[in-house]
Amino acid sequence: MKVVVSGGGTGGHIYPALALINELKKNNPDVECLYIGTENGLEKGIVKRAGIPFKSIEITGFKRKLSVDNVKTIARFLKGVNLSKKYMKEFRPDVVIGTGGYVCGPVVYAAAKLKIPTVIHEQNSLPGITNKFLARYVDKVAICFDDAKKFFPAHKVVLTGNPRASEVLGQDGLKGRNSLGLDMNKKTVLIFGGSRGAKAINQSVLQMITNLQDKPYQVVYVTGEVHYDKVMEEMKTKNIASQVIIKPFIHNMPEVLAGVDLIVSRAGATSLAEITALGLPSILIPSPYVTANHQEKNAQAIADHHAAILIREQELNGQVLLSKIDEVLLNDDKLNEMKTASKKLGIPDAATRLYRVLTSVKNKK
Ligand SMILES: CC(=O)N[C@H]1[C@@H](OP(=O)(O)OP(=O)(O)OC[C@H]2O[C@@H](n3ccc(=O)[nH]c3=O)[C@H](O)[C@@H]2O)O[C@H](CO)[C@@H](O)[C@@H]1O
Repeated sequence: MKVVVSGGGTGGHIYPALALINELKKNNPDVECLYIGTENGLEKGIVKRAGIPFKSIEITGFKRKLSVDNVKTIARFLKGVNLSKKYMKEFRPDVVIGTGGYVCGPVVYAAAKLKIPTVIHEQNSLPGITNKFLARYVDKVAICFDDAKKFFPAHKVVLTGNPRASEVLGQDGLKGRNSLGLDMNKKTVLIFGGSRGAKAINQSVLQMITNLQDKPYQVVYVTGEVHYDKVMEEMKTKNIASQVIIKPFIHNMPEVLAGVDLIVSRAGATSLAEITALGLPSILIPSPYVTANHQEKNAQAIADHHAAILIREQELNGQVLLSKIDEVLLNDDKLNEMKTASKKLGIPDAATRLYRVLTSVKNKK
């Protein structure tokens, strides 16, 4: 079986694609995969690191207002379609799947035009512009939230969940803790701002970091690759407790997630799929800079079930964040209640469900 996978820009689109590739390999040892992304999204580094053959096209997103940039985007799109067709004629995939981000547009469109079976995977309850555009050309649309159904042709929609949920299960949390040099006996909070880091979260951590000195728990704080140097510069003036570990990015996130007790993060859909699959409690600070405020909707759905505490960015500061972390980590009853609630929201067999969708479209043609 040969599969082309495309998804890019941010980790939320890339990691589900990699989780699907792992599921394909598990079921199909001689499967061959080709990943098509861009040179400048996070995918290039992450996919190469995973050892998967990678080819690139150039693409940018549409601006909401009329502009000359949009003319350039159309030209790039058409060029991307032609290059994708070339890649596909060489590779001859049985099926092509897009997991979101602009790059999927030309790749999946090209495949549909070549009459290759196609699937798109939408992680969010509110679909992105690329998936809305592609929905009319593809064979199946895999979704993670019932709410997303209404945006797509009903006969194409299948609720699968996010394959990254399956991938984080059964991981060795002790290995994750060891990889960061963490104390095995202390509770741990992991703080990160999505795959790219978040300025607002970084500022709050800087405000509260000196107050972590006497806490009975430890902290893993991920700044985001692009913010790391600036954060570390500001940290020079702070008194940092020994139980705080600071990293620019975590590459073995499934293991690390399996080894921690509480998450503080943005409310990207892939992170939430991971958190709920593992039954982790969370403090969510949705990014207000996303289309139609979709992260707040994601976070609210989890908070409504008492599995998360929601802090809006405008209410966030170091003191608020620290008090919420204390509220959960220093109270075992609360921690356990949130764990149970979180676990109920996960879709642990999402990878198998998505794999079935892929094989069903492949076999139909
Ligand atoms: C600003 C923006 O447009 N954000 C979107 C993007 O978020 P973003 O890319 O931040 O996506 P998510 O939070 O959903 O997922 C992040 C992924 O990166 C991984 N990770 C993160 C940090 C790290 O150090 N190491 C690591 O491996 C996480 O485990 C997870 O697998 O895609 C999501 C899924 O479509 C959307 O819901 C978000 O709204």
